[in-house]
Amino acid sequence: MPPPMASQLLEFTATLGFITFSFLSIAFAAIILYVVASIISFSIFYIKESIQKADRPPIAGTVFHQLIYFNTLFDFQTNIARRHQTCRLIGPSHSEIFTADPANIEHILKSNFSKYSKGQDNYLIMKDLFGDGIFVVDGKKWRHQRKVASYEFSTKVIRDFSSVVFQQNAAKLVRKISDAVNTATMIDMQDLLMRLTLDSIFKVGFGVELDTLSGSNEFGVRFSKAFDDSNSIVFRRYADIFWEIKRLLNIGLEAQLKRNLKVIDDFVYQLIYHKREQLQSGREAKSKEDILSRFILASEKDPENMTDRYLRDIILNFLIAGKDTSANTLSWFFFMLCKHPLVQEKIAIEIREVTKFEGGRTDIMEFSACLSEEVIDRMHYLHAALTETLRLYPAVPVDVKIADEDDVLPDGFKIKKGDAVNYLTYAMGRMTYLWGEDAEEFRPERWLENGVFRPESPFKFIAFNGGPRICLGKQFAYRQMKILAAALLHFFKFKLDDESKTAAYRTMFTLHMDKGLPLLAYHRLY
Ligand code: HEM
Repeated sequence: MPPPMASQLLEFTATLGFITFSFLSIAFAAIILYVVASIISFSIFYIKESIQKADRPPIAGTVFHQLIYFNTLFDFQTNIARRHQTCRLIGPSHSEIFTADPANIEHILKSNFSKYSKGQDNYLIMKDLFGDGIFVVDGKKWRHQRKVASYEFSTKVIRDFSSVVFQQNAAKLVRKISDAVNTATMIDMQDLLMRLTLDSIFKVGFGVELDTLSGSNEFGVRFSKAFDDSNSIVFRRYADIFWEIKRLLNIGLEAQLKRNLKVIDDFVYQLIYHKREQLQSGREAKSKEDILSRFILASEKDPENMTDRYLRDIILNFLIAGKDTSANTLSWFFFMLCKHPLVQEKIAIEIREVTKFEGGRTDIMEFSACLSEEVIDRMHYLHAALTETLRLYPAVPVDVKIADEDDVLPDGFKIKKGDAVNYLTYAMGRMTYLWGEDAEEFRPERWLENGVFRPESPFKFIAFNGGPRICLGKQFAYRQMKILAAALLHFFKFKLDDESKTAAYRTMFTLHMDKGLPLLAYHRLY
């Protein structure tokens, strides 16, 4: 017979084992039940919807196809768009409409703005990471954030301040790449650009010098990785109908997301705390110019609604807006320049002509300081090459709105309340019915008329969205991308480390290059 202590331990272990076993059995039974219920409801919906009505968009598959083709999702959507300009995938409870028709897009984003929203499902998927930030919310919360942020982006102070930050960061990157050239080392351009745009948005948006480019800020690098991974996991939820169960059970990617969110929250709350302290002590008079300071000041007048959690959400939304979009676009831009060396040369010539900076002069600070707003505005070919990159590799490859009421699209198809209407930005750039026979070719000249950049309708070239929710940072983004590109292409020529590298992406909210962008840089010899 075991001694009393041992027997208590045995009893405790047995009880614990029993509780764990019961919990797992219940969880397992719940999953089975959920799967069976989903299959039954989906079958009923499928049969109902398959009885094709002429006024509903044609069925191109089921929502499960998106999970099957997840790794090449945007190409799957491109193939669908080639067959039907508007169509739908059907799911257990509602249809996912897909459209590549500019008239339909103008209808949902502008003319009938009030009938469409981001929707509750979208909110549930995004809220763990993006909370109540501008990308996720509608109505009053959206209007408030849009108003404060629009004011910010329109001020001359921000324009001038951001130009200086971009010039300084461009000089830092040139020095870093110069070191790599001198030691004949390969660079991962995407990684460098992600760090640099993170540093820029932290400085301009939050008045903080993060310096992840040098790699010396361990917390900044850890935060950045946690943010990128979370972005990817949250996007996956759109294609995984079981994500809520996985979240409840805290398993797989959902468990990873929870760990990442802790890293992100700790970092951001500290940032808010320090910023508040600086503002209260009056140590940072200048920081009142950054976006976070303006929101913190506003929160003092409305502490009940504008809690630290709300400020945290605002920060993370501006981060995804400002960091990944510009870094990804620049990565694809350099990738395209390596594939099209003639375009690379043409841009270098334009930079030299516009800046009138002699080839032999090597002062990096002097060069980047001459990249004023007025100077970069005259770089039409560079502007066209960046825009052409966005046409083929849009930073936000697909976007969606939910119908809040029944509607009819301009092409005559009926939309039911609750339908998700996806507009296929990545696919649209490849459609011959929109861009002509050479739609899939990278040709910056298509944007120029007598050497001057000529914009397209925002509903055909939808990379920056359109209507009342058009991107707030468009000018900001072009300013940063043009300053960085001009500085890099003035000093270096770039080649792919592996000439056979193909244009593979990682499926997430933003069009991230898969496996980075390993490049070799060479000093430009004039
Ligand atoms: C190449 C760079 C960029 C591209 C392609 C881009 C594209 C977009 C797109 C497609 C949207 C609509 C997203 C949605 O439906 O929710 C959007 C919204 C937005 N963008 Fe950008 N963006 C870029 C850079 C930036 C930058 C640098 C900032 C700020 C620093 C910014 C700030 C915003 C904000 C605040 C919104 C939300 C607007 C609203 O919902 O009212 N963007 N952007």
